[in-house]
Amino acid sequence: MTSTKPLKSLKQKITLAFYIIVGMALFNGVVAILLSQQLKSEIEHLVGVDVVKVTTALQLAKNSEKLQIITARLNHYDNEQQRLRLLSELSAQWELLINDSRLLALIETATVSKQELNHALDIQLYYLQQLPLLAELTDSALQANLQATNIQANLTSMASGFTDEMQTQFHSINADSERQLKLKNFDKIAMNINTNQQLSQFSHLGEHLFTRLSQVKIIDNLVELNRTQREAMRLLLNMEAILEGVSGDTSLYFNLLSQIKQTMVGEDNLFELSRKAIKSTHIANAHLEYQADAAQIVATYTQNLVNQVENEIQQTGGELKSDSTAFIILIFCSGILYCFFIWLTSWHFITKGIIKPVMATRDAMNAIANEKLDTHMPVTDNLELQQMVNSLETLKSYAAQVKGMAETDGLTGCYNRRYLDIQLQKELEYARDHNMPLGIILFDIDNFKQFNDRYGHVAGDQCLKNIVNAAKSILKRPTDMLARYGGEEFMIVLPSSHLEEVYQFAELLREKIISLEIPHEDSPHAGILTISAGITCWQLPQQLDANSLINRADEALYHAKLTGRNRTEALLGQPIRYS
Ligand SMILES: Nc1nc2c(ncn2[C@@H]2O[C@H](COP(=O)(O)OP(=O)(O)OP(=O)(O)O)[C@@H](O)[C@H]2O)c(=O)[nH]1
Repeated sequence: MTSTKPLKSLKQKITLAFYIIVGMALFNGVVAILLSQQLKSEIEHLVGVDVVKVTTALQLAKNSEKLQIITARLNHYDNEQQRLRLLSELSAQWELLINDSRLLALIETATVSKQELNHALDIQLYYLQQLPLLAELTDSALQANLQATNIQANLTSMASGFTDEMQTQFHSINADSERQLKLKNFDKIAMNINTNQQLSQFSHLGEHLFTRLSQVKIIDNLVELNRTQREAMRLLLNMEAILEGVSGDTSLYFNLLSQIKQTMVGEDNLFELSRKAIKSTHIANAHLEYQADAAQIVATYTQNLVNQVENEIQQTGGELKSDSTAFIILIFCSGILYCFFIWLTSWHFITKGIIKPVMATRDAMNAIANEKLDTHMPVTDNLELQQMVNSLETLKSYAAQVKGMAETDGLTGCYNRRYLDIQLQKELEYARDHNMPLGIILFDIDNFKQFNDRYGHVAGDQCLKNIVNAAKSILKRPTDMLARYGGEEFMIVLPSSHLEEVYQFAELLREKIISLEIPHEDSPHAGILTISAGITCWQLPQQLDANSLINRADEALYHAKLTGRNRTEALLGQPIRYS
């Protein structure tokens, strides 16, 4: 049987299966590479960008904290030198912040965040640029204070000299008064008393003036400073007025007052310098407040930035985790799918397409080798296997022919002696195994030599065929078998038949041959052809082989011949004559 499907070459099938498996492997490989590339870029982003981002943001937050500390210290400074040092630290801190902000703005990819970072950077740059002005103001205050300190040092020295001078003056007046008292120069004494009083007032005002002037260095607001300046001026004028009324040489005091006045009203006087220092400090303080506010804003911003970056990292980490899980699942599924496709391809192309047809072909070959010639030929769409099946079909028909030739008699078409021997042995074994009887009939044409001699061998051959056809026509069971035993002798094997049944069949056959009415002029039986039959039957517990059984049938046939032919004789241990 041939397949209706178009035949395909085995080589093509195996090549196709190979390409499918390799294609699937490549597809799997490409999918795995693409997925791993995606994961790789996510990990790189996490490690290369996000980690740098969070590190920089944390650094930024740390620096902004330091910035706050410095601005706080700037507001509570001890002196301008310290403030200048702190301003330098502040400048360095702003620069660190700006560097961090620049780095963050550089690695930031989101447009909005980048804009925010650039804006923050602009603010930081603005406050950094304010610092030279602050330093300048602080330096200005420092210089003014230094000059004011010098003036005050001078004033302190003057105050000390003034006090000493006044003491000396009072001692001198008192000594003079004592002398005048001895001289009873009361006018001079009265004048001394008056001078003493005026100088006391002068001294008192002087002390007060020096005190007020010494307080200038601790004044930190302009109102107080102006008020002190006015008071000092009033004291100075009062002192001048008192000195105007003092008799004697007052040039020393006027000179002193001139020096004091110089510190109060001249160029870069004490009050002007203090005013300058206070103003610079006030402006610097105002700017410092902005710096402090900016530091506060930057600290808040950086803290938010840290939170934002941490959130981003958590988000990226979460995405990476879910992507990794998806990657593993995808690889697993594609692996399963790949295995399934390999199995499907192997099953379809190799198992179903090659192995099964090959095994079916092998089974068919085995069956044919075992003479089972009714076996079906396998159906395949393989070109090469179909060619094998076609050859096997030819072999099968040859085998059938050979088997037929090996089993059948060429002249009559019934089984031959070879086949009979094999089958009889099998039937005997079957009967023994199943405790069944087995009957055989050995029959022979009577006086066939004379028939040949009279009618010729061709007629004899035809006669043999007719006899066989007649015998076949009365064989009803498929297990019954007719075989040519040799020459004009035939045997019928009747399984599961007792002697009585065998006899009846032999008689039926004999009568059937008679009924053919084949003319045989040399026959003593009404001139027609007859047969003689010897029968026997085997049954347990008899111990008998096939040859012994045949010999018994042959002996019975011999008896039939001896006793006149055209008859049936049985031998079951002893010959039994039925008729
Ligand atoms: N035409 C033909 N004759 C055959 C064939 N086989 C055997 N014979 C003949 O059958 C004859 C058998 O002769 P015999 O053995 O003497 O037996 P018979 O003449 O039948 O005598 P009985 O058997 O005693 O009745 C021989 O002449 C054989 O030549 C065959 O195939 N064709």
